[in-house]
Amino acid sequence: MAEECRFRIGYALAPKKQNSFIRDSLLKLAGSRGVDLVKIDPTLPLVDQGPIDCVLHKLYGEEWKRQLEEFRLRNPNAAIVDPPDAIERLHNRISMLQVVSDLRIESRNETFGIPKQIVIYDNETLFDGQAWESLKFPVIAKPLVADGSARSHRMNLVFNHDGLNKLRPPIVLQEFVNHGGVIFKVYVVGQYVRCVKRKSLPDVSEEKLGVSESVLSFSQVSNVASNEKVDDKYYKMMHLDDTVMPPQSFLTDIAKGLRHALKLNLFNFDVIRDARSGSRYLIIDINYFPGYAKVPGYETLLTDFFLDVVNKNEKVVVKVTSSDKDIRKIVSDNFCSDGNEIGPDETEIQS
Ligand SMILES: O=P(O)(O)O[C@@H]1[C@@H](OP(=O)(O)O)[C@H](OP(=O)(O)O)[C@H](O)[C@H](OP(=O)(O)O)[C@H]1OP(=O)(O)O
Ligand SMILES: Nc1ncnc2c1ncn2[C@@H]1O[C@H](COP(=O)(O)OP(=O)(O)O)[C@@H](O)[C@H]1O
Ligand SMILES: [Mg+2]
Ligand SMILES: [Mg+2]
Repeated sequence: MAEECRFRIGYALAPKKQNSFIRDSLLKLAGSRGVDLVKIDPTLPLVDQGPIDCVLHKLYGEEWKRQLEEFRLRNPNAAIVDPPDAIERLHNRISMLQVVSDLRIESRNETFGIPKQIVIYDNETLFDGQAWESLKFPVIAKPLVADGSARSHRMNLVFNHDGLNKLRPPIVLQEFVNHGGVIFKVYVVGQYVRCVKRKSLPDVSEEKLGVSESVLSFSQVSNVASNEKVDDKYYKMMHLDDTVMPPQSFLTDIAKGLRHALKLNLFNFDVIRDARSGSRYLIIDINYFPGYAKVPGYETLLTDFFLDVVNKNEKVVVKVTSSDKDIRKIVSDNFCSDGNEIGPDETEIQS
Protein backbone atom coordinates (compact mmCIF):
# COMPACT_ATOMS: atom_id res chain seq x y z
CA MET A 1 0.00 0.00 0.00
CA ALA A 2 1.27 3.50 -0.83
CA GLU A 3 2.59 5.44 2.14
CA GLU A 4 0.54 8.41 3.36
CA CYS A 5 1.81 11.67 1.87
CA ARG A 6 2.34 14.22 4.64
CA PHE A 7 3.26 17.88 4.29
CA ARG A 8 5.50 20.00 6.47
CA ILE A 9 4.68 23.64 7.13
CA GLY A 10 7.54 25.43 8.89
CA TYR A 11 6.64 28.44 11.00
CA ALA A 12 8.98 31.26 12.08
CA LEU A 13 7.18 33.58 14.49
CA ALA A 14 7.98 35.86 17.41
CA PRO A 15 7.26 34.18 20.79
CA LYS A 16 4.04 36.17 21.40
CA LYS A 17 2.69 35.28 17.98
CA GLN A 18 3.71 31.66 18.35
CA ASN A 19 1.88 31.40 21.68
CA SER A 20 -1.35 32.80 20.30
CA PHE A 21 -1.29 31.08 16.90
CA ILE A 22 0.19 27.63 17.48
CA ARG A 23 -2.53 26.03 19.60
CA ASP A 24 -2.95 22.31 20.24
CA SER A 25 -6.31 22.48 18.46
CA LEU A 26 -4.58 23.72 15.28
CA LEU A 27 -1.75 21.18 15.47
CA LYS A 28 -4.28 18.39 15.99
CA LEU A 29 -6.64 19.30 13.19
CA ALA A 30 -3.85 19.99 10.69
CA GLY A 31 -2.11 16.74 11.73
CA SER A 32 -5.29 14.72 11.22
CA ARG A 33 -5.42 16.05 7.65
CA GLY A 34 -1.80 15.28 6.83
CA VAL A 35 -0.20 18.62 7.63
CA ASP A 36 2.58 18.81 10.22
CA LEU A 37 3.45 22.23 11.62
CA VAL A 38 7.11 22.38 12.54
CA LYS A 39 8.92 25.16 14.36
CA ILE A 40 11.74 26.96 12.54
CA ASP A 41 14.61 28.28 14.63
CA PRO A 42 15.55 31.58 12.92
CA THR A 43 18.97 31.58 14.62
CA LEU A 44 19.95 28.46 12.66
CA PRO A 45 20.26 28.17 8.86
CA LEU A 46 16.80 27.69 7.43
CA VAL A 47 18.11 25.47 4.64
CA ASP A 48 19.35 22.93 7.21
CA GLN A 49 16.05 22.52 9.04
CA GLY A 50 14.72 19.49 7.23
CA PRO A 51 12.35 19.27 4.28
CA ILE A 52 9.76 22.02 4.35
CA ASP A 53 6.92 22.39 1.83
CA CYS A 54 5.93 25.85 2.93
CA VAL A 55 7.44 28.53 5.17
CA LEU A 56 5.04 30.70 7.20
CA HIS A 57 6.68 33.69 8.82
CA LYS A 58 6.27 37.03 10.57
CA LEU A 59 9.87 38.04 11.25
CA TYR A 60 11.77 41.02 9.90
CA GLY A 61 15.32 42.17 9.21
CA GLU A 62 17.94 41.73 6.52
CA GLU A 63 19.33 38.51 7.95
CA TRP A 64 15.94 36.83 7.90
CA LYS A 65 15.34 38.01 4.32
CA ARG A 66 18.71 36.55 3.33
CA GLN A 67 17.76 33.24 4.91
CA LEU A 68 14.48 33.15 2.98
CA GLU A 69 16.23 33.96 -0.26
CA GLU A 70 18.76 31.19 0.24
CA PHE A 71 15.93 28.79 1.08
CA ARG A 72 14.02 29.83 -2.03
CA LEU A 73 17.00 29.24 -4.30
CA ARG A 74 17.71 25.84 -2.79
CA ASN A 75 14.01 24.80 -2.66
CA PRO A 76 12.39 26.21 -5.78
CA ASN A 77 9.33 24.02 -5.32
CA ALA A 78 8.57 25.12 -1.78
CA ALA A 79 6.26 28.04 -1.02
CA ILE A 80 7.12 31.11 1.04
CA VAL A 81 4.03 32.67 2.58
CA ASP A 82 4.43 35.59 2.12
CA PRO A 83 7.23 37.47 0.26
CA PRO A 84 9.04 39.95 2.57
CA ASP A 85 8.93 42.78 0.02
CA ALA A 86 5.17 42.51 -0.19
CA ILE A 87 4.82 42.44 3.60
CA GLU A 88 6.96 45.58 3.90
CA ARG A 89 4.42 47.62 2.00
CA LEU A 90 2.18 47.31 5.06
CA HIS A 91 4.81 48.89 7.31
CA ASN A 92 3.99 52.38 6.09
CA ARG A 93 0.46 53.69 6.61
CA ILE A 94 0.50 55.57 3.30
CA SER A 95 1.70 52.78 0.99
CA MET A 96 -0.60 50.41 2.90
CA LEU A 97 -3.77 52.27 1.92
CA GLN A 98 -2.61 53.38 -1.53
CA VAL A 99 -3.56 49.93 -2.75
CA VAL A 100 -7.15 50.49 -1.59
CA SER A 101 -7.39 53.78 -3.47
CA ASP A 102 -6.25 52.03 -6.65
CA LEU A 103 -8.75 49.17 -6.32
CA ARG A 104 -11.83 49.01 -8.58
CA ILE A 105 -14.71 46.78 -7.48
CA GLU A 106 -18.17 46.61 -9.02
CA SER A 107 -20.92 46.87 -6.43
CA ARG A 108 -24.49 47.97 -6.96
CA ASN A 109 -25.22 49.26 -3.47
CA GLU A 110 -21.99 49.71 -1.52
CA THR A 111 -19.02 51.99 -2.05
CA PHE A 112 -15.63 51.96 -0.38
CA GLY A 113 -12.48 54.04 -0.05
CA ILE A 114 -10.17 55.46 2.60
CA PRO A 115 -10.63 58.49 4.86
CA LYS A 116 -9.07 61.79 3.77
CA GLN A 117 -5.50 61.82 4.97
CA ILE A 118 -2.15 63.56 4.60
CA VAL A 119 1.35 62.67 5.68
CA ILE A 120 3.38 65.10 7.82
CA TYR A 121 7.14 64.63 7.98
CA ASP A 122 8.19 67.64 10.09
CA ASN A 123 6.98 70.19 12.67
CA GLU A 124 7.11 73.04 10.20
CA THR A 125 4.49 71.40 8.00
CA LEU A 126 2.49 70.31 11.05
CA PHE A 127 1.91 73.91 12.12
CA ASP A 128 1.45 75.22 8.61
CA GLY A 129 -2.33 75.29 8.46
CA GLN A 130 -2.27 75.43 4.65
CA ALA A 131 -0.70 72.01 4.39
CA TRP A 132 -3.80 70.35 5.71
CA GLU A 133 -6.54 72.80 4.87
CA SER A 134 -8.48 69.99 3.25
CA LEU A 135 -8.92 68.09 6.56
CA LYS A 136 -11.64 68.71 9.11
CA PHE A 137 -11.36 68.16 12.90
CA PRO A 138 -11.40 65.75 14.59
CA VAL A 139 -8.45 63.92 13.04
CA ILE A 140 -6.55 60.84 14.11
CA ALA A 141 -2.78 61.17 14.16
CA LYS A 142 -1.16 57.79 13.46
CA PRO A 143 2.56 57.02 13.39
CA LEU A 144 3.62 56.75 9.74
CA VAL A 145 5.45 53.54 10.51
CA ALA A 146 3.33 50.45 11.25
CA ASP A 147 5.99 47.92 12.12
CA GLY A 148 4.18 46.13 14.94
CA SER A 149 6.03 47.96 17.73
CA ALA A 150 3.97 49.31 20.65
CA ARG A 151 4.91 52.80 19.45
CA SER A 152 3.46 52.23 16.00
CA HIS A 153 0.04 51.58 17.58
CA ARG A 154 0.04 54.80 19.67
CA MET A 155 -2.62 57.14 18.27
CA ASN A 156 -3.96 60.58 19.11
CA LEU A 157 -7.47 61.77 18.45
CA VAL A 158 -7.04 65.50 17.89
CA PHE A 159 -10.07 67.77 18.36
CA ASN A 160 -8.56 71.17 17.57
CA HIS A 161 -5.38 73.11 16.72
CA ASP A 162 -4.08 73.04 20.32
CA GLY A 163 -3.88 69.26 20.11
CA LEU A 164 -1.24 69.47 17.39
CA ASN A 165 1.40 70.37 19.99
CA LYS A 166 1.34 66.84 21.27
CA LEU A 167 2.15 65.24 17.91
CA ARG A 168 5.56 63.99 16.83
CA PRO A 169 6.05 63.61 13.06
CA PRO A 170 6.39 61.60 10.92
CA ILE A 171 2.66 60.99 11.20
CA VAL A 172 -0.41 60.44 9.09
CA LEU A 173 -3.29 62.79 9.87
CA GLN A 174 -6.53 61.07 8.98
CA GLU A 175 -10.03 62.45 9.25
CA PHE A 176 -11.97 60.76 12.04
CA VAL A 177 -15.17 59.30 10.62
CA ASN A 178 -18.15 58.60 12.89
CA HIS A 179 -19.05 54.92 12.49
CA GLY A 180 -21.27 53.90 15.41
CA GLY A 181 -18.42 52.61 17.59
CA VAL A 182 -18.11 49.28 15.78
CA ILE A 183 -15.29 48.16 13.52
CA PHE A 184 -15.33 45.22 11.12
CA LYS A 185 -12.15 43.20 11.00
CA VAL A 186 -11.92 41.20 7.80
CA TYR A 187 -9.51 38.26 8.01
CA VAL A 188 -8.06 36.92 4.78
CA VAL A 189 -6.42 33.49 4.57
CA GLY A 190 -5.67 32.86 0.91
CA GLN A 191 -9.04 32.52 -0.77
CA TYR A 192 -10.95 32.42 2.55
CA VAL A 193 -12.49 35.55 4.04
CA ARG A 194 -14.06 35.98 7.53
CA CYS A 195 -15.44 39.14 9.09
CA VAL A 196 -15.85 39.78 12.82
CA LYS A 197 -17.17 42.81 14.70
CA ARG A 198 -15.20 44.59 17.39
CA LYS A 199 -15.53 47.60 19.62
CA SER A 200 -14.09 50.84 18.21
CA LEU A 201 -13.88 54.49 19.21
CA PRO A 202 -17.29 56.07 19.95
CA ASP A 203 -18.69 58.73 17.64
CA VAL A 204 -17.76 62.35 18.26
CA SER A 205 -20.72 64.76 18.20
CA GLU A 206 -20.50 68.41 17.14
CA GLU A 207 -21.27 69.46 20.75
CA LYS A 208 -18.51 67.29 22.12
CA LEU A 209 -16.10 68.70 19.60
CA GLY A 210 -16.58 72.18 21.06
CA VAL A 211 -16.08 71.29 24.72
CA SER A 212 -13.76 68.31 24.78
CA GLU A 213 -10.05 68.15 25.54
CA SER A 214 -7.82 69.07 22.63
CA VAL A 215 -6.38 65.57 22.29
CA LEU A 216 -7.11 62.01 23.43
CA SER A 217 -4.39 59.34 23.32
CA PHE A 218 -5.21 55.66 22.79
CA SER A 219 -3.72 52.39 21.61
CA GLN A 220 -5.19 49.19 20.14
CA VAL A 221 -8.73 50.05 21.09
CA SER A 222 -10.20 46.94 19.47
CA ASN A 223 -7.94 44.60 21.44
CA VAL A 224 -9.28 43.24 24.74
CA ALA A 225 -8.27 39.98 26.45
CA SER A 226 -8.30 37.53 23.58
CA ASN A 227 -10.68 34.91 25.03
CA GLU A 228 -13.43 37.46 25.41
CA LYS A 229 -13.47 38.19 21.72
CA VAL A 230 -14.90 35.09 20.24
CA ASP A 231 -17.84 34.27 22.49
CA ASP A 232 -21.40 35.57 22.76
CA LYS A 233 -20.67 37.30 26.06
CA TYR A 234 -18.25 39.67 24.35
CA TYR A 235 -20.76 40.58 21.67
CA LYS A 236 -23.46 41.27 24.29
CA MET A 237 -21.12 43.19 26.56
CA MET A 238 -20.03 45.47 23.74
CA HIS A 239 -23.58 45.74 22.29
CA LEU A 240 -22.27 44.41 19.01
CA ASP A 241 -25.25 42.12 18.42
CA ASP A 242 -27.37 44.84 16.85
CA THR A 243 -24.80 45.89 14.28
CA VAL A 244 -25.52 44.55 10.82
CA MET A 245 -22.51 43.07 9.02
CA PRO A 246 -21.49 44.45 5.62
CA PRO A 247 -22.54 42.11 2.76
CA GLN A 248 -20.17 39.13 2.65
CA SER A 249 -19.88 39.22 -1.15
CA PHE A 250 -18.80 42.86 -1.03
CA LEU A 251 -16.08 42.09 1.53
CA THR A 252 -14.97 39.02 -0.40
CA ASP A 253 -14.56 41.09 -3.57
CA ILE A 254 -12.46 43.68 -1.74
CA ALA A 255 -10.41 40.94 -0.06
CA LYS A 256 -9.76 39.26 -3.38
CA GLY A 257 -8.73 42.54 -4.98
CA LEU A 258 -6.41 43.41 -2.10
CA ARG A 259 -4.91 39.96 -2.02
CA HIS A 260 -3.88 40.18 -5.64
CA ALA A 261 -2.76 43.80 -5.50
CA LEU A 262 -0.72 43.25 -2.34
CA LYS A 263 0.49 39.78 -3.37
CA LEU A 264 -0.25 38.58 0.14
CA ASN A 265 -2.22 35.63 1.46
CA LEU A 266 -2.28 36.30 5.19
CA PHE A 267 -3.63 39.66 6.36
CA ASN A 268 -6.64 41.42 7.78
CA PHE A 269 -8.12 44.82 7.08
CA ASP A 270 -10.14 47.12 9.34
CA VAL A 271 -13.33 48.54 7.90
CA ILE A 272 -15.71 51.15 9.30
CA ARG A 273 -19.16 52.09 8.00
CA ASP A 274 -19.57 55.84 7.55
CA ALA A 275 -22.43 56.94 9.86
CA ARG A 276 -23.43 59.61 7.33
CA SER A 277 -24.23 56.97 4.74
CA GLY A 278 -25.15 53.39 5.58
CA SER A 279 -23.56 52.04 2.42
CA ARG A 280 -20.19 53.82 2.41
CA TYR A 281 -17.29 51.81 3.85
CA LEU A 282 -13.80 53.02 4.70
CA ILE A 283 -10.71 50.88 5.05
CA ILE A 284 -8.45 52.32 7.71
CA ASP A 285 -5.78 49.68 8.41
CA ILE A 286 -4.24 46.53 6.94
CA ASN A 287 -2.20 44.14 9.12
CA TYR A 288 0.08 41.31 8.14
CA PHE A 289 -0.52 37.91 9.81
CA PRO A 290 -3.02 39.19 12.40
CA GLY A 291 -4.40 37.35 15.43
CA TYR A 292 -6.15 34.54 13.55
CA ALA A 293 -6.78 32.54 16.71
CA LYS A 294 -9.49 35.07 17.57
CA VAL A 295 -11.52 34.03 14.53
CA PRO A 296 -13.99 31.26 15.41
CA GLY A 297 -12.95 28.05 13.63
CA TYR A 298 -9.51 29.38 12.67
CA GLU A 299 -8.11 25.84 12.81
CA THR A 300 -10.23 24.73 9.84
CA LEU A 301 -9.60 27.94 7.95
CA LEU A 302 -5.84 27.67 8.25
CA THR A 303 -5.71 23.93 7.57
CA ASP A 304 -7.77 24.37 4.40
CA PHE A 305 -5.35 27.08 3.32
CA PHE A 306 -2.26 24.95 4.05
CA LEU A 307 -3.74 22.18 1.92
CA ASP A 308 -4.47 24.65 -0.86
CA VAL A 309 -0.84 25.74 -0.80
CA VAL A 310 0.74 22.31 -0.77
CA ASN A 311 -1.78 20.73 -3.15
CA LYS A 312 -1.68 23.77 -5.43
CA ASN A 313 -5.48 24.04 -5.47
CA GLU A 314 -5.14 27.78 -5.16
CA LYS A 315 -2.79 30.13 -6.95
CA VAL A 316 -0.08 31.03 -4.49
CA VAL A 317 1.89 34.11 -5.32
CA VAL A 318 5.52 33.94 -4.27
CA LYS A 319 7.90 36.77 -5.00
CA VAL A 320 11.68 36.90 -5.25
CA THR A 321 12.95 38.15 -1.91
CA SER A 322 16.17 39.98 -2.57
CA SER A 323 16.17 41.21 -6.12
CA ASP A 324 14.50 44.12 -7.84
CA LYS A 325 12.90 41.81 -10.33
CA ASP A 326 9.26 41.37 -9.42
CA ILE A 327 8.99 37.71 -10.28
CA ARG A 328 5.83 36.03 -9.23
CA LYS A 329 6.20 32.34 -9.03
CA ILE A 330 3.26 29.99 -8.94
CA VAL A 331 3.90 26.86 -6.95
CA SER A 332 3.66 24.28 -9.68
CA ASP A 333 5.51 21.30 -8.33
CA ASN A 334 3.61 18.04 -8.22
CA PHE A 335 5.49 16.40 -5.38
CA CYS A 336 5.49 16.56 -1.59
CA SER A 337 8.82 16.87 0.24
CA ASP A 338 9.61 13.14 0.28
CA GLY A 339 9.08 12.91 -3.48
CA ASN A 340 5.72 11.07 -3.51
CA GLU A 341 3.48 12.02 -6.39
CA ILE A 342 0.25 13.62 -5.23
CA GLY A 343 -1.88 14.07 -8.32
CA PRO A 344 -2.34 16.19 -11.42
CA ASP A 345 -1.01 19.70 -11.44
CA GLU A 346 -3.93 22.13 -11.60
CA THR A 347 -2.15 25.39 -11.06
CA GLU A 348 -2.22 28.24 -13.55
CA ILE A 349 0.35 30.89 -14.22
CA GLN A 350 -0.86 34.40 -13.40
CA SER A 351 0.07 37.25 -15.66
O1 LIG B 1 -1.70 40.06 19.09
P1 LIG B 1 -3.03 39.86 18.46
O2 LIG B 1 -3.42 38.44 18.36
O3 LIG B 1 -4.09 40.74 19.06
O4 LIG B 1 -2.93 40.32 16.94
C1 LIG B 1 -2.61 41.65 16.60
C2 LIG B 1 -3.68 42.21 15.69
O5 LIG B 1 -4.90 42.19 16.35
P2 LIG B 1 -6.21 41.68 15.60
O6 LIG B 1 -6.01 40.31 15.09
O7 LIG B 1 -6.47 42.64 14.49
O8 LIG B 1 -7.20 41.76 16.70
C3 LIG B 1 -3.32 43.63 15.34
O9 LIG B 1 -4.34 44.24 14.56
P3 LIG B 1 -4.67 45.80 14.81
O10 LIG B 1 -3.41 46.54 14.51
O11 LIG B 1 -5.13 45.91 16.22
O12 LIG B 1 -5.76 46.14 13.82
C4 LIG B 1 -2.03 43.62 14.54
O13 LIG B 1 -2.19 42.82 13.40
C5 LIG B 1 -0.94 43.05 15.41
O14 LIG B 1 0.22 42.93 14.64
P4 LIG B 1 1.26 44.11 14.56
O15 LIG B 1 1.49 44.53 15.99
O16 LIG B 1 0.61 45.19 13.78
O17 LIG B 1 2.42 43.49 13.87
C6 LIG B 1 -1.28 41.67 15.92
O18 LIG B 1 -0.27 41.36 16.88
P5 LIG B 1 0.79 40.20 16.77
O19 LIG B 1 0.19 39.03 17.47
O20 LIG B 1 1.06 39.92 15.33
O21 LIG B 1 1.97 40.76 17.48
N1 LIG C 1 -10.30 57.35 10.33
C1 LIG C 1 -10.80 56.80 11.43
N2 LIG C 1 -12.05 57.14 11.85
C2 LIG C 1 -12.55 56.60 12.98
N3 LIG C 1 -11.90 55.74 13.77
C3 LIG C 1 -10.67 55.36 13.41
C4 LIG C 1 -10.05 55.87 12.22
N4 LIG C 1 -8.82 55.35 12.13
C5 LIG C 1 -8.66 54.56 13.19
N5 LIG C 1 -9.75 54.54 13.97
C6 LIG C 1 -9.90 53.82 15.24
O1 LIG C 1 -8.61 53.69 15.79
C7 LIG C 1 -8.24 52.30 15.89
C8 LIG C 1 -6.77 52.14 15.59
O2 LIG C 1 -6.46 52.59 14.29
P1 LIG C 1 -5.72 51.66 13.24
O3 LIG C 1 -5.44 52.47 12.04
O4 LIG C 1 -6.54 50.43 13.04
O5 LIG C 1 -4.34 51.36 13.99
P2 LIG C 1 -3.66 50.00 14.49
O6 LIG C 1 -2.68 49.65 13.43
O7 LIG C 1 -2.97 50.36 15.78
O8 LIG C 1 -4.75 48.99 14.69
C9 LIG C 1 -9.17 51.58 14.94
O9 LIG C 1 -9.35 50.24 15.32
C10 LIG C 1 -10.45 52.40 15.06
O10 LIG C 1 -11.12 52.06 16.28
MG1 LIG D 1 -6.17 48.30 13.28
MG1 LIG E 1 -2.62 47.93 12.31
